[in-house]
Amino acid sequence: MLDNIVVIKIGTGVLTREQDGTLDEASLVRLVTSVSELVADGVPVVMVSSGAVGAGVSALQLDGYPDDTASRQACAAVGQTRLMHAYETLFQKFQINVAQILLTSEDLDSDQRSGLVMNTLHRLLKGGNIVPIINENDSVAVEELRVGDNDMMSARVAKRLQARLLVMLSTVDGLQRADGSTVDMVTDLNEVASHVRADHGKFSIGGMASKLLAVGTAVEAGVETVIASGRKPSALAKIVAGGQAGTRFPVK
Ligand SMILES: Nc1ncnc2c1ncn2[C@@H]1O[C@H](COP(=O)(O)OP(=O)(O)O)[C@@H](O)[C@H]1O
Ligand SMILES: N[C@@H](CCC(=O)OP(=O)(O)O)C(=O)O
Repeated sequence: MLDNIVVIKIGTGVLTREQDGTLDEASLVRLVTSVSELVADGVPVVMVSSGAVGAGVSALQLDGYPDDTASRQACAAVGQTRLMHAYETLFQKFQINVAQILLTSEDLDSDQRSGLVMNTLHRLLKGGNIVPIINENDSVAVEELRVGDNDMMSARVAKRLQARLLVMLSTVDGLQRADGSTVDMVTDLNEVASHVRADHGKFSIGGMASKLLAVGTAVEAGVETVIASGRKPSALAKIVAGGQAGTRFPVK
């Protein structure tokens, strides 16, 4: 079993344009380039990628995030193929293959099912030239059985994989204080709870509240976590090496 897996979660706002949710190719190129450098250095990377709902919105000619379940699931069905097509095309330039894994909460709740998924992930990572890309299976997930957002999905996957590190790439540089400055390190989540505002991206789900909830799950399970900017993914190598970028949540 690999013991140095790095899970990288990428938020919708990093991958899609705020106005219409369409995929932001330039951002994807930067991200894929930086992830490919990690893979070339021998780091086993599992990605958890959002963006499916946003990327499908234009096909359904909607103005914003769909309110009803059927529209959201339809957007995800269209957007997920767009997302994976983009990843596959870009990673191919680095001779890296991608593998799509769509999960529901039930898959993670069941020891047997999650065990099979983890075996699959380990098998995919064995050769060193495949990046598994996970998303919630939005188009089939029953509302009550959804993980709900990919922050928690990434934390649960990182926990189950006993990953070395979870990096959540978002539109912000990290956890911000009221004056906009970024907190470098957090050892007690209670001390920073007051920094959390209610705002979040147009096609994103949880905002900072769900990120900190997910951080709690990951850190408690022994997975160090960093929230950093997905607009500057070149910092990934530094983050993985333990350098300062974004907000780091070390394991106690
Ligand atoms: N204290 C805070 N620091 C940084 N971002 C915050 C804070 N409170 C709320 N936010 C919101 O959280 C957003 C990031 O979460 P979200 O929109 O869900 O992004 P993602 O798509 O990357 O998951 C920021 O753009 C901002 O609107
Ligand atoms: N499964 C959804 C993820 C939604 C979500 O969690 O978004 P985000 O808050 O941007 O990580 C999608 O692909 O659109």
